[in-house]
Amino acid sequence: MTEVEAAGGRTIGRLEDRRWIGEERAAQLAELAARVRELTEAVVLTEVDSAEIAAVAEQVAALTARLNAARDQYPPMAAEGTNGMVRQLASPVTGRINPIAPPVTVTVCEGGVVRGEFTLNTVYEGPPGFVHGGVTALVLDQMLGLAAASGGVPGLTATLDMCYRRPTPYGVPLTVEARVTRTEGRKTFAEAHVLAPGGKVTVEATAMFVRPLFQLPQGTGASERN
Ligand SMILES: CCCCCCCC(=O)SCCNC(=O)CCNC(=O)[C@H](O)C(C)(C)COP(=O)(O)OP(=O)(O)OC[C@H]1O[C@@H](n2cnc3c(N)ncnc32)[C@H](O)[C@@H]1OP(=O)(O)O
Repeated sequence: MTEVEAAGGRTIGRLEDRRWIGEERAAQLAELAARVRELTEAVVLTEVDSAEIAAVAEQVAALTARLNAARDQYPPMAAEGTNGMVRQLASPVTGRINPIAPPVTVTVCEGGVVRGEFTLNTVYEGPPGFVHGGVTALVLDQMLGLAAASGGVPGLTATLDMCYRRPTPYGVPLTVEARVTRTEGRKTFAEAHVLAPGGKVTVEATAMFVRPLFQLPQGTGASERN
């Protein structure tokens, strides 16, 4: 693939520059990411004394240095999936090797619906007791983008409209469903919602994706499986 240039002339990435990691290493990194997610929530919730906090901070810094002993410039963006397409293992939404990601587990269903299952912990709190609206927007943007890529034209988010119907609880299984509503040339329109347990819609979103005139790395998009 030739070098990919964004509109401003900035290189946005060549898949062949990325490290392609196999399933065994991905699973190992996913395990590490899961432990770091637990650590993150422990930091937020801990009530240990200040000497213990200082000691743990020192240990965590040492662990970070161990991982940095050999590091790449970019995340391992892609690994070969069973369908021959690309997996974004380090996506901040679906990437199981990214501790920032909840992560959302994605299924592409019959009828073009892209479904995601996830649980958010207290780290994602916005209003006391509920999920931050920016976090649900992040999840919805990704799922709408996946729906566009799988059922329309892959592209970048041009517009994203949110409608917050009721607060989204954390600590419980949530579902997100997204689907394409129509396509017009380079534009794909999609809609999505978040469902709390019991099936109540908490957030709705619509978005428009535009396939840019510059080339997106091949294989990114609907192919994503985590
Ligand atoms: C696949 C895995 C899931 C990924 C999900 C995650 C998605 C993301 O986070 S993407 C990152 C966030 N989005 C971005 O960074 C996008 C930044 N914006 C851009 O790069 C450009 O504005 C881009 C590519 C969207 C459109 O640029 P460009 O191709 O020059 O558009 P342009 O030729 O002006 O317009 C094309 C059409 O779209 C319309 N359009 C473009 N932008 C907008 C907009 N913001 N609002 C309304 N209409 C718009 C134009 O009016 C035009 O319509 P028509 O053909 O009917 O006249």
